[in-house]
Amino acid sequence: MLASRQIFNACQRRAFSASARQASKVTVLGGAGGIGQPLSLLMKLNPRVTELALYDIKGGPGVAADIGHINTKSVVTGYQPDADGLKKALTGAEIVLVPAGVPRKPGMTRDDLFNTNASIVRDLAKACADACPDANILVISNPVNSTVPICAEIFKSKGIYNPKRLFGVTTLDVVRASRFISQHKGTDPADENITVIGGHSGATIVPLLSQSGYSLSGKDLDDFVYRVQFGGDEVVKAKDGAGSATLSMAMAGARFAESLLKAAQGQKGVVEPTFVDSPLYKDQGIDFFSSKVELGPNGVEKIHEVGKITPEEQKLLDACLVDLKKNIAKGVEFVKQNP
Ligand SMILES: NC(=O)c1ccc[n+]([C@@H]2O[C@H](COP(=O)([O-])OP(=O)(O)OC[C@H]3O[C@@H](n4cnc5c(N)ncnc54)[C@H](O)[C@@H]3O)[C@@H](O)[C@H]2O)c1
Ligand SMILES: O=C(O)C[C@H](O)C(=O)O
Repeated sequence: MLASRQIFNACQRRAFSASARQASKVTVLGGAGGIGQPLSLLMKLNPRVTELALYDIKGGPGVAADIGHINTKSVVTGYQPDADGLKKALTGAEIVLVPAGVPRKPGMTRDDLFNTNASIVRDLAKACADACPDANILVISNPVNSTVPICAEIFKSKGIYNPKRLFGVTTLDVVRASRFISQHKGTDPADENITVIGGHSGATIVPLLSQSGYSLSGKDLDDFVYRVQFGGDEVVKAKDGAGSATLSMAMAGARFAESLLKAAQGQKGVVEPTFVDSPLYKDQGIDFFSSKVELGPNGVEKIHEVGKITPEEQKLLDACLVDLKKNIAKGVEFVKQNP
């Protein structure tokens, strides 16, 4: 027992000294929520994080006190709106994770969250622009297809927009696609890496099975695509009014944050699909798109082309672009009308 604890501690120390070459403050906005709590827990377990700040309109300090007892090196602080809490949480942050906002209930689309979440994200983006203009902003709050453009418009209006440091987190779609294909094929999900492009809602989620060497067809393909596109609804329905995916999302958000930290600390070849300001479909008036993105110390290092896809995948992509254009325009228009 003692020996295994010593081995665990030694591994932790080695991981810490190998990776924590610089101070990395991570802030979670909405840190006391369904996603915020397990996401903060996972960031506390990440040896690359040296400081973890949790902000929420309620409950931030309590969750921070709890997580702060975990015996990893990072310092944890918790904030609420009083006493300049938001500014203190954000100052010095390298990564800001944003799962603040309301989740869906059965029967709702992600776009139905727009009226509530648009102003929450807008106000948090303003605070980020003022307190940590150079941070990487990782937007989880839905509808991601619109909340990311909202952040971009706010950053532009504040004169600090850096398209290389604004990310819509679509990692959960990739996680689901890998899990679902492994269930279908009886493979180890750890060996699966399915690229998912487009955006993060229904028809805008486009899995590219063919690029992983799979050639499902007919009902098998339709069922797989449907499950990836509507995996979120599966969870919303099962939770029956108690919210949407939180634990799988926390894992996905922590994976993306870890990828950014690795890249910031010098690891090469770190690639994740993510929803970013992208050149790929700008000629069609679509300024944001999720495709494979290589990450680096400056955030976005290289945006990959979509690559070779099948006629079925092209049909999905065509449908995706129609919806995506509207979702992005809605976010941009919101900031014009409600600056
Ligand atoms: N990108 C994705 O793949 C993905 C996956 C799952 C959920 N989501 C979205 O994430 C969001 C959060 O989901 P959840 O299940 O954690 O919801 P939740 O209601 O459990 O938690 C949200 C938290 O945000 C806090 N909050 C609200 N307004 C705030 C503000 N102005 N500043 C700081 N904190 C604020 C709330 O107090 C709450 O603690 C939802 O919009 C949901 O749709 C996205
Ligand atoms: O489905 C939702 O509303 C939450 C999230 O976007 C998900 O994909 O699980």
